[in-house]
Amino acid sequence: MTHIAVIGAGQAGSSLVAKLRKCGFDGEITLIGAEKVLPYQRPPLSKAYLLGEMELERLFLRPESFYAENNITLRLGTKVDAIDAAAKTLQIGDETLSYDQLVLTTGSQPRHLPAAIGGDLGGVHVVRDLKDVDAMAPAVTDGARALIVGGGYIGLEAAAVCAKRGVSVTLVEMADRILQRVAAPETSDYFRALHSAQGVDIREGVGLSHLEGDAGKVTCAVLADGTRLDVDFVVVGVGITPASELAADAGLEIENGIRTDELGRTSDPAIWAAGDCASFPYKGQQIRLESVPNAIDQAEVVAENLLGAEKAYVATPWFWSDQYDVKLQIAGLNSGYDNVVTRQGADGSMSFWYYTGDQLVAVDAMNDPRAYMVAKRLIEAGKTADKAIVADPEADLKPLLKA
Ligand SMILES: NC(=O)c1ccc[n+]([C@@H]2O[C@H](COP(=O)([O-])OP(=O)(O)OC[C@H]3O[C@@H](n4cnc5c(N)ncnc54)[C@H](O)[C@@H]3O)[C@@H](O)[C@H]2O)c1
Repeated sequence: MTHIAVIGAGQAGSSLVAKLRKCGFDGEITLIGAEKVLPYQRPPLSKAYLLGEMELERLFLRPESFYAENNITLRLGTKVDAIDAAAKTLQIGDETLSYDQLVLTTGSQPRHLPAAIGGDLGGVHVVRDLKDVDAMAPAVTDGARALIVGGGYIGLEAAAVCAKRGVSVTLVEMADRILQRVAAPETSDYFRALHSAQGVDIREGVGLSHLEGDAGKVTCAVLADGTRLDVDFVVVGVGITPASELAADAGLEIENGIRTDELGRTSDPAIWAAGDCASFPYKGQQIRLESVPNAIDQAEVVAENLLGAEKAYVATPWFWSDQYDVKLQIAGLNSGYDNVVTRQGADGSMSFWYYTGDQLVAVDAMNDPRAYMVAKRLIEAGKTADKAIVADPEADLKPLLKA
Protein backbone atom coordinates (compact mmCIF):
# COMPACT_ATOMS: atom_id res chain seq x y z
CA MET A 1 0.00 0.00 0.00
CA THR A 2 1.31 3.47 -0.86
CA HIS A 3 2.60 5.33 2.20
CA ILE A 4 2.58 9.13 2.28
CA ALA A 5 4.54 10.56 5.20
CA VAL A 6 4.18 14.20 6.20
CA ILE A 7 6.73 15.92 8.43
CA GLY A 8 5.27 18.90 10.28
CA ALA A 9 1.87 18.85 11.97
CA GLY A 10 0.94 22.51 11.67
CA GLN A 11 -1.67 24.20 9.50
CA ALA A 12 -0.15 22.96 6.21
CA GLY A 13 0.40 19.36 7.38
CA SER A 14 -3.05 19.03 8.87
CA SER A 15 -4.73 20.54 5.79
CA LEU A 16 -2.76 18.26 3.50
CA VAL A 17 -3.68 14.97 5.16
CA ALA A 18 -7.34 16.01 5.34
CA LYS A 19 -7.32 16.85 1.65
CA LEU A 20 -5.69 13.53 0.73
CA ARG A 21 -8.58 11.65 2.31
CA LYS A 22 -11.13 14.05 0.82
CA CYS A 23 -9.69 13.28 -2.61
CA GLY A 24 -10.16 9.56 -1.99
CA PHE A 25 -6.60 8.48 -1.22
CA ASP A 26 -6.92 5.17 0.62
CA GLY A 27 -3.25 4.38 1.24
CA GLU A 28 -1.31 4.84 4.43
CA ILE A 29 -0.82 8.36 5.87
CA THR A 30 1.53 9.29 8.71
CA LEU A 31 1.54 12.85 10.06
CA ILE A 32 4.60 13.53 12.22
CA GLY A 33 4.85 16.54 14.55
CA ALA A 34 7.51 17.57 17.04
CA GLU A 35 5.05 19.19 19.46
CA LYS A 36 2.99 16.98 21.73
CA VAL A 37 -0.31 18.76 21.06
CA LEU A 38 -2.80 18.15 18.24
CA PRO A 39 -2.29 20.42 15.21
CA TYR A 40 -3.52 23.87 16.18
CA GLN A 41 -4.15 27.29 14.68
CA ARG A 42 -1.48 29.89 15.43
CA PRO A 43 -3.23 33.22 14.66
CA PRO A 44 -5.09 33.36 18.01
CA LEU A 45 -1.84 32.78 19.93
CA SER A 46 -0.80 36.44 19.76
CA LYS A 47 -4.39 37.64 20.29
CA ALA A 48 -7.34 35.86 21.97
CA TYR A 49 -5.27 33.03 23.46
CA LEU A 50 -2.70 35.43 24.93
CA LEU A 51 -5.57 37.49 26.36
CA GLY A 52 -6.89 34.34 28.02
CA GLU A 53 -10.10 34.59 26.01
CA MET A 54 -9.74 31.32 24.10
CA GLU A 55 -9.55 27.77 25.43
CA LEU A 56 -6.84 25.38 24.27
CA GLU A 57 -9.40 22.99 22.72
CA ARG A 58 -10.68 25.75 20.46
CA LEU A 59 -7.20 26.15 18.99
CA PHE A 60 -7.19 22.61 17.62
CA LEU A 61 -7.70 22.51 13.87
CA ARG A 62 -9.45 19.16 14.03
CA PRO A 63 -10.45 16.94 16.94
CA GLU A 64 -8.39 13.86 17.72
CA SER A 65 -11.25 11.69 16.46
CA PHE A 66 -10.85 13.16 12.97
CA TYR A 67 -7.44 11.54 12.55
CA ALA A 68 -8.62 8.19 13.92
CA GLU A 69 -11.78 8.16 11.79
CA ASN A 70 -9.75 8.95 8.68
CA ASN A 71 -7.13 6.35 9.43
CA ILE A 72 -4.34 8.93 9.70
CA THR A 73 -1.49 7.88 11.94
CA LEU A 74 -0.63 10.88 14.11
CA ARG A 75 2.83 10.78 15.60
CA LEU A 76 3.05 13.74 17.94
CA GLY A 77 6.04 14.59 20.12
CA THR A 78 8.15 12.95 17.41
CA LYS A 79 11.25 14.46 15.89
CA VAL A 80 12.59 13.25 12.55
CA ASP A 81 16.38 13.20 12.72
CA ALA A 82 17.16 12.68 9.04
CA ILE A 83 15.75 11.91 5.62
CA ASP A 84 17.48 9.38 3.40
CA ALA A 85 16.12 10.44 0.03
CA ALA A 86 17.83 7.64 -1.91
CA ALA A 87 16.47 4.92 0.38
CA LYS A 88 13.13 6.76 0.88
CA THR A 89 13.33 6.43 4.64
CA LEU A 90 13.11 8.67 7.68
CA GLN A 91 15.31 8.26 10.74
CA ILE A 92 13.41 8.77 13.98
CA GLY A 93 15.76 7.92 16.84
CA ASP A 94 16.53 4.20 16.38
CA GLU A 95 13.58 3.66 14.10
CA THR A 96 13.68 3.71 10.31
CA LEU A 97 10.38 4.54 8.63
CA SER A 98 9.87 3.94 4.90
CA TYR A 99 7.79 6.18 2.68
CA ASP A 100 6.72 6.22 -0.94
CA GLN A 101 6.05 9.96 -1.06
CA LEU A 102 7.16 12.50 1.52
CA VAL A 103 5.82 16.00 2.21
CA LEU A 104 7.71 18.61 4.21
CA THR A 105 5.40 21.02 6.01
CA THR A 106 8.02 21.89 8.59
CA GLY A 107 7.03 25.56 8.92
CA SER A 108 9.44 28.06 10.36
CA GLN A 109 11.33 29.01 13.48
CA PRO A 110 11.24 32.37 15.19
CA ARG A 111 14.48 34.32 15.20
CA HIS A 112 15.84 34.72 18.71
CA LEU A 113 18.00 37.50 20.11
CA PRO A 114 21.57 36.29 20.48
CA ALA A 115 22.58 35.13 23.96
CA ALA A 116 25.52 37.56 23.73
CA ILE A 117 23.06 40.49 24.03
CA GLY A 118 20.92 38.85 26.72
CA GLY A 119 18.54 36.90 24.50
CA ASP A 120 18.74 33.91 26.82
CA LEU A 121 17.67 35.80 29.98
CA GLY A 122 14.47 34.79 31.74
CA GLY A 123 11.51 36.95 30.79
CA VAL A 124 12.56 37.19 27.14
CA HIS A 125 9.83 35.61 25.01
CA VAL A 126 9.26 34.70 21.39
CA VAL A 127 5.70 34.11 20.16
CA ARG A 128 5.48 31.12 17.89
CA ASP A 129 4.32 27.99 19.70
CA LEU A 130 1.73 27.30 22.32
CA LYS A 131 4.46 26.81 24.91
CA ASP A 132 5.89 30.27 24.12
CA VAL A 133 2.57 31.95 24.82
CA ASP A 134 1.91 29.82 27.91
CA ALA A 135 5.30 30.97 29.23
CA MET A 136 4.65 34.63 28.49
CA ALA A 137 0.97 35.03 29.45
CA PRO A 138 1.51 35.26 33.25
CA ALA A 139 3.78 38.29 32.74
CA VAL A 140 1.09 40.25 30.88
CA THR A 141 -0.39 42.02 33.90
CA ASP A 142 -1.60 45.50 34.73
CA GLY A 143 1.31 47.83 35.52
CA ALA A 144 4.05 45.59 34.11
CA ARG A 145 6.61 47.19 31.78
CA ALA A 146 7.38 45.51 28.48
CA LEU A 147 9.81 46.07 25.66
CA ILE A 148 8.71 44.69 22.33
CA VAL A 149 11.46 44.16 19.79
CA GLY A 150 10.21 44.26 16.20
CA GLY A 151 7.30 46.14 14.67
CA GLY A 152 5.92 43.36 12.44
CA TYR A 153 2.67 41.47 13.02
CA ILE A 154 3.89 39.68 16.13
CA GLY A 155 5.24 42.83 17.76
CA LEU A 156 2.18 44.94 17.00
CA GLU A 157 -0.39 42.29 17.91
CA ALA A 158 1.47 41.62 21.17
CA ALA A 159 1.63 45.37 21.82
CA ALA A 160 -2.15 45.62 21.39
CA VAL A 161 -2.80 42.76 23.82
CA CYS A 162 -0.31 44.10 26.37
CA ALA A 163 -1.74 47.63 26.18
CA LYS A 164 -5.24 46.23 26.61
CA ARG A 165 -4.07 44.46 29.78
CA GLY A 166 -2.57 47.67 31.23
CA VAL A 167 1.05 46.88 30.46
CA SER A 168 3.24 49.89 29.76
CA VAL A 169 4.71 49.13 26.32
CA THR A 170 7.72 50.42 24.42
CA LEU A 171 8.20 48.97 20.93
CA VAL A 172 11.45 49.30 19.00
CA GLU A 173 11.62 48.75 15.27
CA MET A 174 15.06 48.67 13.71
CA ALA A 175 13.83 49.69 10.24
CA ASP A 176 12.64 53.23 9.62
CA ARG A 177 9.00 52.22 9.99
CA ILE A 178 6.84 49.48 11.47
CA LEU A 179 5.31 46.87 9.11
CA GLN A 180 7.84 47.66 6.40
CA ARG A 181 8.10 43.98 5.35
CA VAL A 182 4.41 43.61 4.60
CA ALA A 183 2.80 46.99 4.07
CA ALA A 184 3.37 50.41 2.55
CA PRO A 185 4.17 53.62 4.47
CA GLU A 186 0.52 54.74 4.52
CA THR A 187 -0.46 51.63 6.48
CA SER A 188 2.52 52.02 8.81
CA ASP A 189 1.35 55.58 9.54
CA TYR A 190 -2.17 54.35 10.30
CA PHE A 191 -0.99 51.70 12.76
CA ARG A 192 1.58 53.98 14.40
CA ALA A 193 -1.20 56.47 15.15
CA LEU A 194 -3.50 53.70 16.37
CA HIS A 195 -0.93 52.35 18.83
CA SER A 196 0.17 55.79 19.97
CA ALA A 197 -3.45 56.60 20.82
CA GLN A 198 -3.44 53.52 23.08
CA GLY A 199 -0.30 54.73 24.85
CA VAL A 200 2.20 52.43 23.14
CA ASP A 201 5.55 54.16 22.75
CA ILE A 202 6.75 53.25 19.25
CA ARG A 203 10.37 54.03 18.39
CA GLU A 204 11.39 53.44 14.79
CA GLY A 205 14.84 53.44 13.26
CA VAL A 206 16.34 52.24 16.52
CA GLY A 207 17.45 48.76 17.44
CA LEU A 208 18.23 47.08 20.69
CA SER A 209 21.81 47.25 21.92
CA HIS A 210 21.51 44.64 24.69
CA LEU A 211 19.50 43.42 27.64
CA GLU A 212 20.68 43.41 31.23
CA GLY A 213 19.44 41.11 33.94
CA ASP A 214 19.52 40.27 37.59
CA ALA A 215 19.68 36.66 38.82
CA GLY A 216 19.15 35.47 35.26
CA LYS A 217 16.02 37.55 34.63
CA VAL A 218 15.78 40.58 32.37
CA THR A 219 15.53 43.93 34.17
CA CYS A 220 16.75 46.55 31.72
CA ALA A 221 16.89 47.11 27.97
CA VAL A 222 19.53 49.36 26.45
CA LEU A 223 18.63 50.71 23.02
CA ALA A 224 21.13 51.40 20.25
CA ASP A 225 20.78 55.16 20.93
CA GLY A 226 21.83 54.62 24.56
CA THR A 227 18.32 54.90 26.08
CA ARG A 228 17.91 52.65 29.15
CA LEU A 229 14.46 51.21 29.89
CA ASP A 230 13.48 49.28 33.01
CA VAL A 231 11.50 46.25 31.90
CA ASP A 232 9.73 43.28 33.44
CA PHE A 233 9.60 41.25 30.24
CA VAL A 234 10.59 41.41 26.59
CA VAL A 235 8.71 40.15 23.52
CA VAL A 236 10.85 39.33 20.52
CA GLY A 237 9.09 39.49 17.13
CA VAL A 238 12.00 39.87 14.74
CA GLY A 239 10.86 37.49 12.03
CA ILE A 240 11.14 33.84 11.21
CA THR A 241 13.42 31.55 9.24
CA PRO A 242 12.02 28.67 7.20
CA ALA A 243 12.67 25.26 8.75
CA SER A 244 14.71 23.76 5.93
CA GLU A 245 17.59 22.00 7.75
CA LEU A 246 16.23 18.47 7.26
CA ALA A 247 15.73 19.19 3.58
CA ALA A 248 19.18 20.73 3.17
CA ASP A 249 20.81 17.79 4.96
CA ALA A 250 18.97 15.44 2.60
CA GLY A 251 20.51 17.27 -0.35
CA LEU A 252 17.35 19.04 -1.53
CA GLU A 253 17.71 22.38 -3.30
CA ILE A 254 17.28 25.34 -0.97
CA GLU A 255 16.41 28.80 -2.22
CA ASN A 256 14.65 31.09 0.26
CA GLY A 257 13.39 27.93 2.00
CA ILE A 258 12.83 24.56 0.37
CA ARG A 259 12.69 25.16 -3.36
CA THR A 260 9.66 23.68 -5.12
CA ASP A 261 8.31 23.84 -8.65
CA GLU A 262 4.82 25.11 -9.42
CA LEU A 263 3.38 21.72 -8.45
CA GLY A 264 5.02 21.85 -5.02
CA ARG A 265 7.62 19.20 -5.81
CA THR A 266 11.15 19.66 -4.49
CA SER A 267 14.33 18.76 -6.36
CA ASP A 268 13.65 15.14 -5.33
CA PRO A 269 10.68 13.74 -7.30
CA ALA A 270 9.33 11.82 -4.27
CA ILE A 271 9.50 14.80 -1.90
CA TRP A 272 7.11 17.75 -1.81
CA ALA A 273 6.88 20.85 0.38
CA ALA A 274 4.20 23.38 1.36
CA GLY A 275 3.60 26.27 3.74
CA ASP A 276 6.06 28.64 5.43
CA CYS A 277 9.05 26.37 4.66
CA ALA A 278 8.52 26.23 0.89
CA SER A 279 9.42 28.66 -1.87
CA PHE A 280 7.62 28.45 -5.19
CA PRO A 281 7.51 30.25 -8.55
CA TYR A 282 5.33 33.37 -8.62
CA LYS A 283 5.35 35.86 -11.48
CA GLY A 284 8.94 35.10 -12.44
CA GLN A 285 10.30 35.03 -8.89
CA GLN A 286 10.82 32.27 -6.33
CA ILE A 287 8.81 33.51 -3.34
CA ARG A 288 7.79 32.25 0.07
CA LEU A 289 4.59 33.37 1.77
CA GLU A 290 4.24 33.38 5.54
CA SER A 291 0.50 33.10 5.99
CA VAL A 292 -2.26 30.71 6.96
CA PRO A 293 -4.17 31.01 3.65
CA ASN A 294 -1.00 30.10 1.77
CA ALA A 295 -0.31 27.14 4.05
CA ILE A 296 -3.81 25.75 3.43
CA ASP A 297 -4.06 26.45 -0.31
CA GLN A 298 -0.59 25.22 -1.16
CA ALA A 299 -0.96 22.09 0.96
CA GLU A 300 -4.26 21.24 -0.70
CA VAL A 301 -2.76 21.63 -4.17
CA VAL A 302 0.18 19.43 -3.18
CA ALA A 303 -2.29 16.81 -1.90
CA GLU A 304 -4.01 16.78 -5.29
CA ASN A 305 -0.67 16.59 -7.08
CA LEU A 306 0.44 13.67 -4.92
CA LEU A 307 -2.54 11.90 -6.45
CA GLY A 308 -1.52 12.88 -9.98
CA ALA A 309 -3.47 16.09 -10.64
CA GLU A 310 -0.47 17.98 -12.13
CA LYS A 311 -2.07 21.24 -10.97
CA ALA A 312 0.05 24.39 -10.76
CA TYR A 313 -0.22 26.32 -7.50
CA VAL A 314 -1.42 29.83 -8.29
CA ALA A 315 -1.05 31.88 -5.14
CA THR A 316 -3.52 34.64 -4.41
CA PRO A 317 -1.77 36.25 -1.44
CA TRP A 318 -3.91 37.64 1.35
CA PHE A 319 -3.25 38.36 5.01
CA TRP A 320 -5.04 39.76 8.00
CA SER A 321 -4.16 41.15 11.41
CA ASP A 322 -6.32 42.19 14.35
CA GLN A 323 -5.10 45.02 16.56
CA TYR A 324 -7.46 46.63 19.13
CA ASP A 325 -10.74 47.00 17.25
CA VAL A 326 -9.09 47.30 13.84
CA LYS A 327 -8.98 44.47 11.35
CA LEU A 328 -6.31 44.92 8.71
CA GLN A 329 -6.89 42.86 5.56
CA ILE A 330 -4.30 42.77 2.81
CA ALA A 331 -4.91 41.44 -0.69
CA GLY A 332 -2.08 41.00 -3.17
CA LEU A 333 1.62 41.82 -2.87
CA ASN A 334 2.55 45.48 -3.13
CA SER A 335 6.10 44.94 -4.38
CA GLY A 336 6.84 47.14 -7.37
CA TYR A 337 3.94 49.58 -6.84
CA ASP A 338 4.54 53.21 -7.83
CA ASN A 339 1.35 55.03 -6.78
CA VAL A 340 -1.27 54.78 -4.06
CA VAL A 341 -4.91 55.82 -3.91
CA THR A 342 -6.49 56.38 -0.50
CA ARG A 343 -10.13 55.59 0.07
CA GLN A 344 -11.81 56.95 3.16
CA GLY A 345 -14.63 54.64 4.18
CA ALA A 346 -17.48 55.06 6.63
CA ASP A 347 -16.98 55.13 10.43
CA GLY A 348 -13.21 55.68 10.25
CA SER A 349 -12.58 52.73 7.94
CA MET A 350 -9.92 53.24 5.33
CA SER A 351 -8.13 51.49 2.49
CA PHE A 352 -4.96 52.05 0.49
CA TRP A 353 -4.93 50.84 -3.11
CA TYR A 354 -1.50 50.18 -4.64
CA TYR A 355 -0.93 50.47 -8.37
CA THR A 356 1.90 49.86 -10.77
CA GLY A 357 0.97 52.48 -13.34
CA ASP A 358 -2.76 51.89 -13.73
CA GLN A 359 -2.66 48.24 -12.70
CA LEU A 360 -3.98 47.46 -9.24
CA VAL A 361 -1.49 45.19 -7.40
CA ALA A 362 -2.51 45.23 -3.73
CA VAL A 363 -4.85 46.73 -1.16
CA ASP A 364 -4.55 47.28 2.59
CA ALA A 365 -8.02 47.70 4.11
CA MET A 366 -8.67 48.77 7.70
CA ASN A 367 -12.14 47.81 8.94
CA ASP A 368 -13.35 47.86 5.35
CA PRO A 369 -14.23 44.29 4.35
CA ARG A 370 -16.05 45.45 1.23
CA ALA A 371 -13.00 47.30 -0.14
CA TYR A 372 -10.89 44.24 0.66
CA MET A 373 -13.30 41.80 -0.95
CA VAL A 374 -13.71 43.83 -4.16
CA ALA A 375 -9.96 44.42 -4.45
CA LYS A 376 -9.11 40.78 -3.82
CA ARG A 377 -11.46 39.63 -6.55
CA LEU A 378 -10.11 42.22 -8.99
CA ILE A 379 -6.50 41.23 -8.26
CA GLU A 380 -7.28 37.53 -8.59
CA ALA A 381 -8.90 38.19 -11.95
CA GLY A 382 -5.95 40.32 -13.10
CA LYS A 383 -8.28 43.33 -13.42
CA THR A 384 -7.74 46.86 -12.17
CA ALA A 385 -9.92 49.53 -10.51
CA ASP A 386 -10.66 53.02 -11.79
CA LYS A 387 -8.74 55.36 -9.47
CA ALA A 388 -11.40 58.08 -9.51
CA ILE A 389 -14.04 55.62 -8.30
CA VAL A 390 -11.72 54.23 -5.62
CA ALA A 391 -10.90 57.70 -4.34
CA ASP A 392 -14.56 58.78 -4.15
CA PRO A 393 -15.87 57.76 -0.72
CA GLU A 394 -19.46 58.02 -2.02
CA ALA A 395 -18.86 55.71 -4.99
CA ASP A 396 -20.09 52.13 -4.82
CA LEU A 397 -17.20 49.73 -5.38
CA LYS A 398 -19.19 46.72 -6.46
CA PRO A 399 -19.72 47.82 -10.09
CA LEU A 400 -15.92 47.70 -10.45
CA LEU A 401 -16.24 43.92 -10.49
CA LYS A 402 -18.39 44.08 -13.60
CA ALA A 403 -16.15 46.54 -15.48
N1 LIG B 1 -1.70 38.52 11.45
C1 LIG B 1 -0.75 37.84 10.88
O1 LIG B 1 -0.76 37.58 9.66
C2 LIG B 1 0.37 37.37 11.70
C3 LIG B 1 0.37 37.57 13.06
C4 LIG B 1 1.45 37.15 13.81
C5 LIG B 1 2.50 36.55 13.15
N2 LIG B 1 2.47 36.37 11.82
C6 LIG B 1 3.59 35.76 11.13
O2 LIG B 1 4.54 35.32 12.07
C7 LIG B 1 5.83 35.50 11.57
C8 LIG B 1 6.69 36.28 12.53
O3 LIG B 1 6.19 37.60 12.68
P1 LIG B 1 7.16 38.77 13.04
O4 LIG B 1 6.33 39.96 13.34
O5 LIG B 1 8.16 38.29 14.02
O6 LIG B 1 7.99 38.96 11.68
P2 LIG B 1 8.05 40.13 10.60
O7 LIG B 1 9.10 39.72 9.66
O8 LIG B 1 6.69 40.44 10.07
O9 LIG B 1 8.52 41.44 11.42
C9 LIG B 1 9.74 41.50 12.11
C10 LIG B 1 10.09 42.95 12.32
O10 LIG B 1 11.18 43.01 13.25
C11 LIG B 1 12.09 44.01 12.80
N3 LIG B 1 13.40 43.68 13.41
C12 LIG B 1 14.23 42.67 13.06
N4 LIG B 1 15.31 42.65 13.89
C13 LIG B 1 15.14 43.66 14.78
C14 LIG B 1 15.91 44.16 15.88
N5 LIG B 1 17.05 43.58 16.23
N6 LIG B 1 15.43 45.22 16.56
C15 LIG B 1 14.26 45.80 16.21
N7 LIG B 1 13.51 45.37 15.18
C16 LIG B 1 13.93 44.32 14.47
C17 LIG B 1 12.03 43.93 11.31
O11 LIG B 1 12.49 45.11 10.72
C18 LIG B 1 10.55 43.67 11.08
O12 LIG B 1 9.82 44.86 10.95
C19 LIG B 1 5.68 36.16 10.22
O13 LIG B 1 5.66 35.15 9.27
C20 LIG B 1 4.33 36.79 10.30
O14 LIG B 1 3.75 36.94 9.03
C21 LIG B 1 1.43 36.78 11.09
